[in-house]
Amino acid sequence: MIGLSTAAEVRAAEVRAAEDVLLARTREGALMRRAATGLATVCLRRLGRAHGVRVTVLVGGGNNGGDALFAGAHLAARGARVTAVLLDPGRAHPAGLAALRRAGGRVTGPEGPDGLDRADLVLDGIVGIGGRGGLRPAAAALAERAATGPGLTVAVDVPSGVDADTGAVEGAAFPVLHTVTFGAVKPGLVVGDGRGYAGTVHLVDIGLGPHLAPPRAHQLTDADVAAHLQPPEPGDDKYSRGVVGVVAGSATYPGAAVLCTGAALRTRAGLVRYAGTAGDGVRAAWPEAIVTDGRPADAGRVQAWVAGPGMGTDDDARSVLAEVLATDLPVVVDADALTMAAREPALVRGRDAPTVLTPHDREFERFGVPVDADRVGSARRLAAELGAVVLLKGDATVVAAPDGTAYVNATGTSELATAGTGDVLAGILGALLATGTPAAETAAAAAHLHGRTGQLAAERGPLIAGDLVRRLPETVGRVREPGTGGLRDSEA
Ligand SMILES: NC(=O)C1=CN([C@@H]2O[C@H](COP(=O)(O)OP(=O)(O)OC[C@H]3O[C@@H](n4cnc5c(N)ncnc54)[C@H](OP(=O)(O)O)[C@@H]3O)[C@@H](O)[C@H]2O)[C@@H](O)CC1
Ligand SMILES: Nc1ncnc2c1ncn2[C@@H]1O[C@H](COP(=O)(O)OP(=O)(O)O)[C@@H](O)[C@H]1O
Ligand SMILES: [K+]
Repeated sequence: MIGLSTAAEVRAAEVRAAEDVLLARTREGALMRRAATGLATVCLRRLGRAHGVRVTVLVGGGNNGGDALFAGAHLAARGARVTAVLLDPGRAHPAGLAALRRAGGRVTGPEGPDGLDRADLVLDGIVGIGGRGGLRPAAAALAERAATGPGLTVAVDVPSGVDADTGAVEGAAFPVLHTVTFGAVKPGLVVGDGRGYAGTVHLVDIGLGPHLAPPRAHQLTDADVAAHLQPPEPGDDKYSRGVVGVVAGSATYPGAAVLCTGAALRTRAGLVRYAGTAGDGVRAAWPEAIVTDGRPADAGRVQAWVAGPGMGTDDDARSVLAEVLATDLPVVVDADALTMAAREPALVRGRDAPTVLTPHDREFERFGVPVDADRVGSARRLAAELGAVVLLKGDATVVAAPDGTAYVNATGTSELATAGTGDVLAGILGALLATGTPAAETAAAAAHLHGRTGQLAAERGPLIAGDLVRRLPETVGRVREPGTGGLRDSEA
């Protein structure tokens, strides 16, 4: 599990770590030097060499600029031709500046010859976790030229202009190919708009680990998700593996029921029971499922329910949903069930058993307040208000529990933006919840597996939702196998 630490948590850890470092009689500024060495190492790995390489370092007036100057000094000492552009010349980090000059680097002001048009590498040390709002005009102009120039762009700690805590971008910001972040991955690098600005994220360990408060937000890895996908034990039978109940689809629209039931079967369920008016379609597609045309109570015993995809929102649908929510079982509330729950939040509020709501942005908005630029914060608010786990779908799906624990999904592909993929996610989630594992982490595991399946299916070209169902067993196999995973776009 990768912890996502806010700027305040990192700063508090930095203070504690610096005290330790001083006690150990190491040089002052040791954390910054570790950061800069890590940063230079990532750049060298990417460039393959330093000698003769043209580097432009954009330097703000804080410690982020200090990191960039020390890294520039490393590269200059190895033969790179480094130009530092000081955005706030009177406040540039003095020791970093001296180091760069000693190593043979050039220094100029914001108007000076910056070499951006010919740079092989641009380091963004304008602003890090101390940033507020969008970039100021001089910084924004340089960032824009750098982003469209020929050089490899690398952000120091955080892409300048991105809110490190939320990923919000409120004005100009610097989109980069790589972000080298220090001490801990910040949430803003992996969620919201910030995710797109950060490119590949590299985490440099500067020794903050023991000093960091336990993070409230996390990213799961394949290894974490493998724990949710263990093969059956010799003593298992179809009931002990988790029985999923599905209420979805309709006679006119059986597709959602077919996708949802298929995803539950293909994920790991020992048994899937379907109750509803799309029974014929489900029987035809999945002879393995046990189908009733009656009410949920007629379906037989289950350990978790999935309710919503394609079920409609009329009085009958409402009474089926109410019946499922009145049980003491975990319930996934998706699609049409979300519309009904938004009209009548009392249906989900106050349940003792876990409830997982799975809205996309438009469904989320029906609960009263739209998703804002802080997607984790938005999901946390709704989760606390309803006392339910909220899985907010999107490019980086977010899961939040009522106590504020959150997860940001690291897998997926934009090819998932096609009809029915949400029905598949609901089925996967039902299958995993039926084993009784804690709801929020289980929801995050489902999003992870769904995203990985999308990536696998997209290797062959554009995908449709049924491809996900077909590729699920192979994905489960791959996730179970150690060493085949890792984050899609992060080396954290
Ligand atoms: N502390 C440590 O031990 C370690 C810290 N480390 C590093 O320090 C970084 C944090 O440094 P920090 O606290 O100095 O803040 P920082 O991110 O440089 O920003 C302040 C500067 O930005 C400016 N500025 C603000 N908003 C702006 C905007 N919108 N557009 C333009 N400019 C803007 C602001 O100007 P001001 O508002 O003061 O006029 C000020 O000049 C952290 O990210 C990591 O890289 C590592 O070395 C590890 C050890
Ligand atoms: N641009 C995107 N990048 C990554 N994943 C996406 C993107 N767009 C949608 N998805 C994923 O695809 C799924 C779509 O679900 P949903 O909107 O409920 O579709 P449907 O209702 O058609 O089944 C979600 O899991 C969502 O996270
Ligand atoms: K930066």
